[in-house]
Amino acid sequence: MKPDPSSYKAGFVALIGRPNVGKSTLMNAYLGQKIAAVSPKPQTTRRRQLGILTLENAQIIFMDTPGLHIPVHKLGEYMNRVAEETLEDADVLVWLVEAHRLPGEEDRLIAQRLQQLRNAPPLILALNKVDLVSAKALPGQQAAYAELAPQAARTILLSATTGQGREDLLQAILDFLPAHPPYYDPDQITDYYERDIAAELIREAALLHLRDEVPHAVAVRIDEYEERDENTAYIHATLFVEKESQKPIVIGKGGEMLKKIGTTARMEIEAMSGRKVFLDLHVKVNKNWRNQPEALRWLGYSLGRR
Ligand SMILES: Nc1nc2c(ncn2[C@@H]2O[C@H](COP(=O)(O)OP(=O)(O)OP(=O)(O)O)[C@@H](O)[C@H]2O)c(=O)[nH]1
Repeated sequence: MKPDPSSYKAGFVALIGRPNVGKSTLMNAYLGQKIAAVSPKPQTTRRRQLGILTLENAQIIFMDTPGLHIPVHKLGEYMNRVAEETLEDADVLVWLVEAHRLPGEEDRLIAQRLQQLRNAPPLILALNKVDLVSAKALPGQQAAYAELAPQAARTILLSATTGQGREDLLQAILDFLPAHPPYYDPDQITDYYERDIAAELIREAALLHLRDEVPHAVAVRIDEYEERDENTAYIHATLFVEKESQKPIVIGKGGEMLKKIGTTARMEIEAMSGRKVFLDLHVKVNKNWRNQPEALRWLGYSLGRR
């Protein structure tokens, strides 16, 4: 199926909205597989991630952003900045809101920012989670959000989980997408590299085994990711905790906990990469890493442009 270059459309679509509205769920649904972290807890998405959907005559590049929200600490501020940068880069903006809730302070903040954009891309307002609203309540909710986004070119009723409205939203995006040749190879679905995914898998394994003992205070840095040959990779990674008292918990008695985390992570990384993996994990304390700009930078939360 060769695309027709004269009618091909391609562009960047920013999925914006406050944390937990369903941005990652929507992107994963369009791509048909899980590339973005989804969880019932807000702020699962920490970094900007591209999801590339290649159709016969169009390529839609979704930019999943950390939810715009009111900063609580430096990591929060970083997330706000990434989200703003994404707005300026986009060809189309899709603002996801929760249809079953009335607009809150964070929604008003987003509305304000959208109105401040100089060259605002076309805006689509998507009322997600309509499966949670009664038919009677819906018009009132819709009117409340429409008032916040008078500039919206289109409004879509959506449920990222049941699929209602997903086709309509896709069509609305295609209507606003500029004529452009594809940016990425049709086989590529994300811009995340193996080492980024490996870091996420190690963090996920740590959260799984530690449960609530050291909640979200774990960050992972890949110090070395060496592909010794086509079938083997050697990975050296450091797990950072915020307090001295958390270090023995992560290491465990006689190193047992760290071994468990390592085994789970290694199996996941092997499944993801199709390689045999040697994983070497270390634990270090970096007090209050969430509040230190330089720590955020070397942990990979830097503001790189695409
Ligand atoms: N009922 C219902 N639940 C949904 C829908 N879309 C998403 N969810 C749920 O809402 C929760 C948050 O979804 P995410 O996709 O992680 O939200 P997000 O906007 O990416 O969140 P952040 O990463 O924190 O910015 C998950 O438990 C989803 O299963 C929907 O249409 N209906």
